[in-house]
Amino acid sequence: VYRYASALAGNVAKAKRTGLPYHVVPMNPHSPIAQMFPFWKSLFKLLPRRYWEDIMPVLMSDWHFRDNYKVFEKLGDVFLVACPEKLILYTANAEVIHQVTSKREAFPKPVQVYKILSLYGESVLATEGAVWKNHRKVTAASFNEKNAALVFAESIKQTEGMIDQWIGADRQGNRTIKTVEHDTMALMLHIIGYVGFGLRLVWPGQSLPPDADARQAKYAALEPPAGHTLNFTQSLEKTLEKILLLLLTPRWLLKHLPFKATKVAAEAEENFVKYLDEFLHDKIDDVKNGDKEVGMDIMGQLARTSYGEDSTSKKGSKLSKLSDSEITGNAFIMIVAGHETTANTIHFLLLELANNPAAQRLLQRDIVNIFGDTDPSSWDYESSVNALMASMAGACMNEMLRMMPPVVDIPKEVANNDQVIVKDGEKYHLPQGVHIGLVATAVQRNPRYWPTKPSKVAGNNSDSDIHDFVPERWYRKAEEGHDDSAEVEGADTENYGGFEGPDTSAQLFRPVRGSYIPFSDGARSCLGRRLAQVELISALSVIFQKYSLELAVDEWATDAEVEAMDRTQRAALYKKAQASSRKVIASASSVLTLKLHGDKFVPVRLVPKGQERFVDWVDS
Ligand code: HEM
Repeated sequence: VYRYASALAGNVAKAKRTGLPYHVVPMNPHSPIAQMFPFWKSLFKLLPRRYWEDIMPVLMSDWHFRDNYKVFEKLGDVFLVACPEKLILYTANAEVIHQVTSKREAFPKPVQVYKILSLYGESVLATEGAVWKNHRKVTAASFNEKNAALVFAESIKQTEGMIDQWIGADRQGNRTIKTVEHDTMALMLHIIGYVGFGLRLVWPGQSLPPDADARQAKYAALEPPAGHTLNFTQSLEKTLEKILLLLLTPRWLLKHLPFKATKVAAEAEENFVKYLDEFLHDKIDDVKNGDKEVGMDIMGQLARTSYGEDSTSKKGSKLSKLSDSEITGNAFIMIVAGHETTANTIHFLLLELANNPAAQRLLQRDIVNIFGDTDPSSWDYESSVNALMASMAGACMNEMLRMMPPVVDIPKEVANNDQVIVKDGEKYHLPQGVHIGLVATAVQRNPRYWPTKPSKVAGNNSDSDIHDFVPERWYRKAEEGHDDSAEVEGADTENYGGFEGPDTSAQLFRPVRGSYIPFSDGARSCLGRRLAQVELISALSVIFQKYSLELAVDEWATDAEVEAMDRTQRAALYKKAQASSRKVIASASSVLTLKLHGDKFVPVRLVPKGQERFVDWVDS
């Protein structure tokens, strides 16, 4: 008790010295014990209300999305939480966020948070310092524009595969689809299979092209190949589905637990690890046989760096070779980092476009302006990417990532010395070891940084649309004095690789630096940002060039009843579907990334343009 009390008193004293607002709580809300035994919050509530009332939302595990900026509105843009174990700083202030992301050494990543992701080997995501620098330089080599063009083409093919599943053999569509989440996960898994390993994965009913080599056939086969009990897609899908269980359960225990979920997880992982090992050996053989780089294939490129003759970076510096386990670790991490993030974004984006018919029509108009009715297989990356990023496709993507960033809170910490942050002209000293949460869901809804208008969402009589999906926001003018390029004193100057351009098109609204961080920012920003953006805008273009997406209304009316309705009745019906869909989306929460949990879903229908029942005229 003495140690507990003095640790808490020590952290409270440190918090007081910073001069920032702070709140005292009896337990570290991040600790597994605090999460496993949430009744401590009920005990905390036995204290007078003033001790817990304001801070209580922040102690809930899913507050980031649910409460977003509302918490900061009450507690300030930067506040501290003092508990016995540590001092935590949460911020939704762009100026502070920009300083933290610009100074990697002063505010490194708390890698212990990510340690569990080193399950299959160390990687660029879960290391810091010199080890991270080498991982970053070696892996960044794959993230170039040539590969972005290849991903654009693959993403087009894969999206066409998904559309085939939705539209049915008669190609009429208009069938209720309840599996948007599952199908967008499969879409992004197929693309990441290509990005990570150079694989061409097929949709049910599709076959590989006749010139596919034996290896491609082995990994794309629906039947498990010799030595496996699951095919590659199943093993990957199930491993990712059970990832938390796998990350948290010791292997000796996993094998012996009598539950269905643990058995599925163990079988999936056993197959997946074997596949990883086989891939690695295939790639090493290719390098030893002198096979040249073909297409996008991160694991192949890492094997070339370690086993090939030329292991020098483009900038001339010698790269340390990665060990076999580091190659596997990085290949795995690319899949984890690049799968759910992009899948959730396209999933919610499709739902929001169905919710917002007017925005959908503007998107369709822009896509036709860029591509006309040309076949997607003929689309050229280089000549269309900038136009797409500056069009409604870019605006819709940016707005979705503003509303629902897959990574809700980006963790940092104060390095071995005290550090200074500046906020609104005042300096604050942060002691060593402070944990920092850059709360993307909050800063991206902080009215200080975003142009707003009165909300148009039915029943939402707010004078601000900041909580609504409004892609047109990205065409609005910035406020006077809005500065998107502030320099930070002592910012990193070294280039660690990755796409260097800004997050959003120069022709659209340019957010204040630090206020838009779906991909984080600075040296440790997302390595896959450009690829993710290319995947998203190409998928949108393929879908909305020829089709419209509508909310399914089966819950309230049959097809025959809709047919018999006049416009007023149809508009009223669609409003019901919109309200219901918005409610489901609002219930998303984050375990690893922000998504729907449990069996929640929003049913939709894909229809050829011209055959819509609602979205070609309903006003959002
Ligand atoms: C919409 C899609 C995506 C979003 C929103 C996203 C977001 C992020 C964020 C916020 C971080 C920083 C995490 C942190 O500092 O804790 C990150 C890091 C990373 N992301 Fe992404 N990501 C996306 C897609 C991808 C894709 C497609 C790939 C790879 C193919 C990828 C690979 C990585 C890697 C390797 C890192 C670690 C970089 C480092 O620490 O140096 N991401 N991502």
